Amino acid sequence: MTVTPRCTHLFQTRRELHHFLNRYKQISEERIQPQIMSLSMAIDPVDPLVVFQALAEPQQLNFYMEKRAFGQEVEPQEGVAIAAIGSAAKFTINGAERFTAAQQFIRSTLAQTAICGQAHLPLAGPHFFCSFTFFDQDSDRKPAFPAATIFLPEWQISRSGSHCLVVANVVLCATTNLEETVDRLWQTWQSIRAIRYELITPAIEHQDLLTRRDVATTQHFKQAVQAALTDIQQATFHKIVLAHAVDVTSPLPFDAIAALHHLRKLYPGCYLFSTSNDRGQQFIGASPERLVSVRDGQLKTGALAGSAPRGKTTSADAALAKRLLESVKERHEHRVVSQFICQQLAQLGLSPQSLPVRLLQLSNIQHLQTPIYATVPADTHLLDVVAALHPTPAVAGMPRAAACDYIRRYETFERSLYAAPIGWVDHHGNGEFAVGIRSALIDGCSARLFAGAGIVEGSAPERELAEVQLKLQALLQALI
Ligand SMILES: C=C(O[C@@H]1C=C(C(=O)O)C=C[C@H]1O)C(=O)O
Repeated sequence: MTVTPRCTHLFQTRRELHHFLNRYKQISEERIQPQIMSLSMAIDPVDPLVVFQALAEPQQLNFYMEKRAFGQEVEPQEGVAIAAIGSAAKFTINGAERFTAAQQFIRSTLAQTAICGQAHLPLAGPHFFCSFTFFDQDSDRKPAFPAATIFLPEWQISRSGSHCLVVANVVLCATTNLEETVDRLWQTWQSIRAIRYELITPAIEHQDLLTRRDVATTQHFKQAVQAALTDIQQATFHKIVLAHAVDVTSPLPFDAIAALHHLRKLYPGCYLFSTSNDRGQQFIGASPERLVSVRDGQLKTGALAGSAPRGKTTSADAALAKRLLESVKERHEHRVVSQFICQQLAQLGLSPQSLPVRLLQLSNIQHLQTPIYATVPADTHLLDVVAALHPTPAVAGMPRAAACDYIRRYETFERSLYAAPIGWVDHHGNGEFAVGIRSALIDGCSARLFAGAGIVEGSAPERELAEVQLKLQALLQALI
């Protein structure tokens, strides 16, 4: 990885751009290996979701992530939104080695990358966008997503507070047609600059036209909860998270961008995400759960488990919150997660610090949350932490292996990207991963919605089903 001193004039004229890339094409010819140029340039304020809507094509690899309000952080940060469009380099893999292999791919890609332009600005330089499936091997023969997908986008448009930035990643090698490459870059750069800070058109409401089908019956879900309670009594495991899925079909195609826009208004404190495969399927959602983030060696993670609905009036809401905070069952369900996270971090040689349990209140639901912090040494990669934490007992159970076996046996659908790590890593090793819950897989006129609930001693099948329905309803409301 080489860093070229600031050159702010890169995209000033087509000629300038041509001249600059030509130099690197020659370097790649001399070294007899491809050279990736990562060019960062500040732009006027723009909504990255609007750029995503304008430029992303359905058959490409794409990624979007946004988190607006960081109100509950110890050190409040400004909102961040990143759109990643197309791929300059990509890597997919199945199997247990996926996190290590992903790291190797990132390392070897960075070794061929030259970082140019305004590399000192927030979110500048090469970023790798990653999605992992819940299990490291899908049981479907044609899974929607591989167990790991990592890509360096062709275009990255981001906003961090009031700073907006474009990163273009270009591969140059001996056979590159420089004229064509420069033309393509120049045209896309001009179209990005022409995009105004405009509003996204809401989707046409078509709630009445939808058909909804439970993938497995709600009876099946309740029976699975009941059977899990027996296993809990027999100490096979002491927590399990069971999910339910619903297929929704519509005569009109679902509009993922409009849904994301709707979700960010409904859940401003959540991670908003979207990623697609090259078959035009999009996995989207609004997750309240951070798996882990690292910034300048400071790691943030947390336990999120234990839920209650929001009350219709202030006093009803306060009563539900109080009951949640004082519930022995919900506290136990929560503690299993915070203890596991601290243990896993300690095994990596870190010294995690937890804050007291508090409430995370979303518009439809409230959760117990424990923020956990640690300092990470330079030789611990963010993906090492992701590998150690996923899946936490917030989405799998405890002990993990027994819970995962049970999930495989009782859930009749593939979790795919549901409840799995989704996020990005940059060239400094900073990055952010959310847990892909409160999510849906959109495929034209159909969508599969996922939601789960943690089961511990004292859980009741009917109440767990109600919790899952509440989570599903919130997502459904955003899709139309
Ligand atoms: C598994 C999900 O959510 C998880 C389960 C929770 C619970 O059971 O209380 C709360 C937050 C999440 O950790 C989901 O939303 O699908």
